[in-house]
Amino acid sequence: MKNKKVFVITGATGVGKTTIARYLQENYHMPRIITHTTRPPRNREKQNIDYYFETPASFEEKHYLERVAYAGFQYGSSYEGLNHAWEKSDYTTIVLDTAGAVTYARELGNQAVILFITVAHPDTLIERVQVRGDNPDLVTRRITSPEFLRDVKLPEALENTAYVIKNDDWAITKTNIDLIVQDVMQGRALPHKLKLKE
Ligand SMILES: Nc1ncnc2c1ncn2[C@@H]1O[C@H](COP(=O)(O)OP(=O)(O)OP(=O)(O)O)[C@@H](O)[C@H]1O
Ligand SMILES: Nc1nc2c(ncn2[C@@H]2O[C@H](COP(=O)(O)O)[C@@H](O)[C@H]2O)c(=O)[nH]1
Repeated sequence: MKNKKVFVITGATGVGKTTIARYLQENYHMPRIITHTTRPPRNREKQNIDYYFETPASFEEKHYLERVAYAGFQYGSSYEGLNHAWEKSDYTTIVLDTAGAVTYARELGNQAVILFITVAHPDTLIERVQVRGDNPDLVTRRITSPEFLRDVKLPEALENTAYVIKNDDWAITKTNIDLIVQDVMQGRALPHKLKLKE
């Protein structure tokens, strides 16, 4: 059990967390832990693949390792989801807001590999979620939420444990993800000692 790891991908809305989780799934066969939410599905999102979409009542029936409110909706992840993913693979991923990432780091210690994703200019994020086709009302609600403002900054609690990845240029991001995966698979996992590509 000790050798199993979860890559916790965190950062503000639109930084590319889901894109990175997909890259890890496609290139390293790391299953993504599906989390629960009361948010309505976006255009192409599917039940039980992108999320377990819940009603407020069904959300409350589950048991969570951690849960948060984000821009007016509920989100939560469970130990069952984590163990189920670890049955399939020693390395798995989860996409969380920074509050969830802090909880995973605290609860799982070095079994949680924290990837904090950022971009040079936060305005890029608004463009990205618009291009993604998000409902304009939900975009406004989200980028004015306290959670968005919190998640653009690396939380103090993760300063010594998170790998910080700038996702402005996807080719550079992929190289850095590959370096980090090798670091972790070789048992090093020391963010401050790994030189990432600029
Ligand atoms: N390096 C990049 N350059 C340009 N566009 C990118 C890059 N990385 C991701 N994107 C695009 O930005 C949009 C947002 O990415 P993604 O959905 O992965 O973000 P996210 O962090 O998961 O967002 P949210 O938290 O809102 O779900 C997508 O349309 C994605 O294709
Ligand atoms: N702490 C948790 N954060 C979660 C969970 N599932 C998703 N998220 C994060 O919430 C925001 C909003 O997600 P979106 O899909 O509506 O854009 C984003 O930062 C996700 O990473 C969870 O179970 N716990």
